[in-house]
Amino acid sequence: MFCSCSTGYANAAPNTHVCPVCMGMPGVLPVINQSAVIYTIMTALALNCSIPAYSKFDRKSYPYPDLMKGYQISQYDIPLSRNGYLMIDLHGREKQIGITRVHLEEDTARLLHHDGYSLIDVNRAGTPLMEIVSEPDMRSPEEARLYMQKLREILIYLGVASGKMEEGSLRCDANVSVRPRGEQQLGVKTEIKNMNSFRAVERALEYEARRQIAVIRDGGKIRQETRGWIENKGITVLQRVKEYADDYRYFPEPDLPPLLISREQVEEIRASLPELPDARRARYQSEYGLSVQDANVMTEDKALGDYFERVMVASQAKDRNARAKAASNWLLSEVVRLLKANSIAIENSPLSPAALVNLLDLLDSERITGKQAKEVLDDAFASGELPEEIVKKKGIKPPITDRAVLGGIIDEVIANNPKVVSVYLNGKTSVLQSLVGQVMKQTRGQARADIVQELLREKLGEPQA
Ligand SMILES: Nc1ncnc2c1ncn2[C@@H]1O[C@H](COP(=O)(O)OP(=O)(O)OP(=O)(O)O)[C@@H](O)[C@H]1O
Repeated sequence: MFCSCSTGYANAAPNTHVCPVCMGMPGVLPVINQSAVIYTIMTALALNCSIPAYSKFDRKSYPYPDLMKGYQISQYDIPLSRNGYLMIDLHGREKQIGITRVHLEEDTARLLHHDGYSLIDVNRAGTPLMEIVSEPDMRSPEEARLYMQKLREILIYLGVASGKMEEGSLRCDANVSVRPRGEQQLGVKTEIKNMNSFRAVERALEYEARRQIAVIRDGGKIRQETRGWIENKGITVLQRVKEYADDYRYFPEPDLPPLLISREQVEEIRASLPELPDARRARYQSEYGLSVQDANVMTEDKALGDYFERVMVASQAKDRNARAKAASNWLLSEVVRLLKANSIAIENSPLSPAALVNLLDLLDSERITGKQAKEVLDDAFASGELPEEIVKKKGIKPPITDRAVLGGIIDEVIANNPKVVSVYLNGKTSVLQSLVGQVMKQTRGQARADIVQELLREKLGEPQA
């Protein structure tokens, strides 16, 4: 945040991404990271916050060993932004969650606790840390999880954070209180730390709310304190009794100038914001005719949505909506299956969007059947070749769709399987598949299964109910 140490320390040895500034050496001076400021303003704007023209950094003094200087440079009374909101989708109903502020500070070092001693890794210290504080508007652990998920989606769309809770690049301190039904005033809250997944946030809040209720029912009082979530036990334990702002002895950081953000700069940043998830979701419905559900799935993961978009841009198909539906079906089922099986992220998919377009074109023109398409897709995924080349190379013949030709084969199959036919006519219609299978065998898989089924039903007539 205030030096030029790289943030690429994920796999680095401890204390290798450090410099005199993040080590808190005497006499060094911090310099504000401009990109971090811009990223924070982007986030604040995406969260509908206002950006004051004047903002400043403050010193927060505290006694833990995870900051070399003995204080953290943070923002106290005049943060970079305030008064925003985001919307969550609560079972089909929109709910607004207020955002108090988005501010910037520096991250702390990591403490590694061992038996009787602790080690410090300073690599993380000094990394820009954007803190997003919400209003106490969430009314259930589920709402808190939905809020976190929505927030993460927005951060990833903005490209300002990788958002990985399991790696600590997205963290959550969750505050929770309980109160009797009907009571207007909020109860005393506790703060929970150490959750490393969305599910953990939800579980920790469920546990903590129950614990608070039990304490109060027993005639006890809730203390304002920080508690740690112990994942494998599913409980929260006391970490420390909460300090109040006074304890931090905040004062304006004398080594940094205030931040003066002009209105032009704010508007420039606003204009440069990428399309956000809600807007994309709405557009996928209006522009491509995707269902709400498909549009949701397709935009939840930005990279998946990007891929889908590239397929649509590369598609010449006349019926855009049918193409969008097919593209989303193939992506969500087959392509995602292959990516998962090979542990590949969609950004690195060996199957290019153009290759998927090619496959969908082959299907549209009835050059291959759905079943063949799956095999071709497997090949294309493995080799990176275009589906049409694979079809040529493997000598896959076009499917038989001619009803007269198929009818002849079906007549034969019916004549040769009187037992199956009578079972079918007696009402056990599932045996139809065995007849379809016979036709497929006769045609070496070339017959269009849907036409075969239709013709078989026609020829066999109504089974008994
Ligand atoms: N009574 C309450 N019940 C539940 N949540 C609360 C309550 N009061 C505040 N919160 C939420 O807790 C978070 C922290 O609030 P606030 O900044 O007021 O507390 P704090 O303990 O002073 O924080 P910090 O000391 O870390 O700056 C906010 O997201 C706020 O919405």
